[in-house]
Amino acid sequence: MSDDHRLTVRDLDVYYDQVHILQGVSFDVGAEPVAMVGRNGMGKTTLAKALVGLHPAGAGSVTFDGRELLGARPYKVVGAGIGYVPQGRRIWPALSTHEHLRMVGAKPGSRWTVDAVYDLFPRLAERRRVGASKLSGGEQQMLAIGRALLTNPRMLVMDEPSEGLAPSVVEQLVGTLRTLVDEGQRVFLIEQNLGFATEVGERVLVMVNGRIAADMGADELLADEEKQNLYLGVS
Ligand SMILES: Nc1ncnc2c1ncn2[C@@H]1O[C@H](COP(=O)(O)OP(=O)(O)OP(=O)(O)O)[C@@H](O)[C@H]1O
Repeated sequence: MSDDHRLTVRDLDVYYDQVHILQGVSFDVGAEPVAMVGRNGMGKTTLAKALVGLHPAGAGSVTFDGRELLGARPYKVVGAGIGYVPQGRRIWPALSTHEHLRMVGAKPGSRWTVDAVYDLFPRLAERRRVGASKLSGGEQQMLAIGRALLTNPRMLVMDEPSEGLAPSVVEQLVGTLRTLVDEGQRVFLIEQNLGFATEVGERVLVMVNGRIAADMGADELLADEEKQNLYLGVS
């Protein structure tokens, strides 16, 4: 994959009504996987939604492959190569696993077919006829990731995929994401779970009150309990 598939965010301002939530957010994601961490309510989900066109941005710029995406509708963002795994998975309870994946379908020429998703997540193949609401949290997360992969993303934007999952399931998810990264999949991961964030991300951005308070190597943040405590209230 060429280095062209770069997400560039510059001076992004986002509001909820009159409240200034994201304040001058700037960062880049290229080949190296990047994770964003931050306490509750700091603006991470707002950022994810603004990146994929689900929340209007007030000002700034979001480019992918050099193309301006700020203000673009979500389907345009997906068409530009950004796959989105939303917080809370947002699966459709009335559909089975297989119906979900079939509904998105595969893009012509993409490596991601429904069968390729089943190869990545054999558990989903076993659960193909099961209604999505009956899947476990981990299986629903696999389905949400599989659905995003079928859009053949050059960059995956994931919002808190570990939320509500048992530690063993989170560990499996780390393994899967690392496999994808090793295959060249670009990843921007938003996470509250510092362990997960630093196992997947090589670089970590810390969001504090709608601003990027720190941008550092994952190992550097892991080794710095003072910063973890300052930014995340953990040590
Ligand atoms: N629909 C909304 N209307 C008004 N304010 C909102 C709305 N959604 C979020 N906010 C506010 O925006 C701020 C950022 O919220 P956001 O959900 O982006 O944070 P977060 O870092 O993703 O937190 P969490 O990890 O809890 O999801 C918070 O102060 C929140 O109360």
